[in-house]
Amino acid sequence: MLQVNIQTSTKSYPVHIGKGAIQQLRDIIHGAEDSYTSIMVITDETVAQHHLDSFHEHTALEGIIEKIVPSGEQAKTFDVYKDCLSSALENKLDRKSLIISFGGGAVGDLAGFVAATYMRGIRFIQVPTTILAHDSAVGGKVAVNHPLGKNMVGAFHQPDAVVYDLDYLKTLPEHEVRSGFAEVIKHSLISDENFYYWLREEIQSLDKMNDSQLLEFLTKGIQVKGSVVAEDERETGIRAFLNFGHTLGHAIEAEAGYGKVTHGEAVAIGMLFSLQLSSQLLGLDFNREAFKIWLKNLGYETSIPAGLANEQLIERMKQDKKAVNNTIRFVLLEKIGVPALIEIEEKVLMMNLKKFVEEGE
Ligand SMILES: NC(=O)c1ccc[n+]([C@@H]2O[C@H](COP(=O)([O-])OP(=O)(O)OC[C@H]3O[C@@H](n4cnc5c(N)ncnc54)[C@H](O)[C@@H]3O)[C@@H](O)[C@H]2O)c1
Ligand SMILES: O=C(O)C(=O)C[C@@H](O)[C@H](O)[C@H](O)COP(=O)(O)O
Ligand SMILES: [Zn+2]
Repeated sequence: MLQVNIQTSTKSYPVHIGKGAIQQLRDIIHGAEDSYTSIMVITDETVAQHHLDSFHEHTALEGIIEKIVPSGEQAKTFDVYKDCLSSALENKLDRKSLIISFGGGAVGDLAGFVAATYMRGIRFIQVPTTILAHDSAVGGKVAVNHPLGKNMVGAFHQPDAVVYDLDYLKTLPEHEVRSGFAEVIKHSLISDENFYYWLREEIQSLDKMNDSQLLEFLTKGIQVKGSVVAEDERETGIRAFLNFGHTLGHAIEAEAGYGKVTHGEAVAIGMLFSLQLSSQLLGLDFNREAFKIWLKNLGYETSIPAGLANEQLIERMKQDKKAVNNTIRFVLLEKIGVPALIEIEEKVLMMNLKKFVEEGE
């Protein structure tokens, strides 16, 4: 079992990571300095079906209130958010109650936002069950979606702990492994070329990753995220680098309809596009073709889904949270491990989108 400590300006907390980590949850809860009065676990239908019984068995927590929400992006809606608040009120959660998020990034973002806003904020613990959630469970960004934009209503609210049991990942379908692995690639590209080349060398197929590779890249990803969040919890500066690939990625997710393209698959396309911009605008020296072939071999789509118009994507990107005064800002790379936040003129963006679409055909 490994432990990574996350230290932000508002809170320090541990991430316990490894097979069987769930066994620690009971001790973490019972060992809390200020004890919890009641516990509500928020999970989704799929995770509940696969793992809720064993969650109860391993944690042996009494009187736990269950809230089961729809799976995937359907969880991150205003209606589901309100429904969770209603359940919390009906079950008399108070300011010393605990919310446990048991699931992937969608459940984590939703449950975290419920915890951030219920009675102006109560404590929560993240129990992630996807590869992607090595990213989402750490750092305290919690949110729901708005039809006009991804994660548009949210907060910064750090968990008390993250308990990441890698045994849960065994039931993940391959497209969800692919989605999560995109954020691992992101963490490598923004931080360290050794990490990136190590991944490219080691991971040639997503269904043949072994436990030690998994533990190694998830831990590295969490360390990268933790070090960025430690410096800039509320994204006044370098935290924006964690958004590499997301400006176009979020636009694709919203424009296609939430849940149609997984978050990580949209981010992978967004990273390829950002790398094209980086070569053109910052002179990045990077073998994009080799990167694209690797992505394709791992089963990623490398072009923007058919039917999404460039003009509409640009409109979406203007609403990105990094945009200032209607000016779109992208995270680009000067070198692997050296990201920069750069304003991009609309006409430059349009020209590059056209080129990207043509080259993808
Ligand atoms: N807050 C952050 O910092 C942050 C970071 C990255 C992504 N995100 C958000 O996270 C979301 C994506 O996360 P995700 O990919 O984990 O999504 P998710 O929670 O939607 O999970 C993906 C799918 O896998 C299923 N699933 C989850 N665990 C499973 C398991 N162990 N076995 C089988 N099926 C399982 C879910 O039911 C769902 O259908 C997006 O909404 C994205 O915006 C947030
Ligand atoms: O933690 C961050 O900061 C990130 O940007 C991580 C991203 O992977 C994640 O998708 C995040 O939810 C995006 O945040 P947003 O502020 O662009 O909605
Ligand atoms: Zn992301």
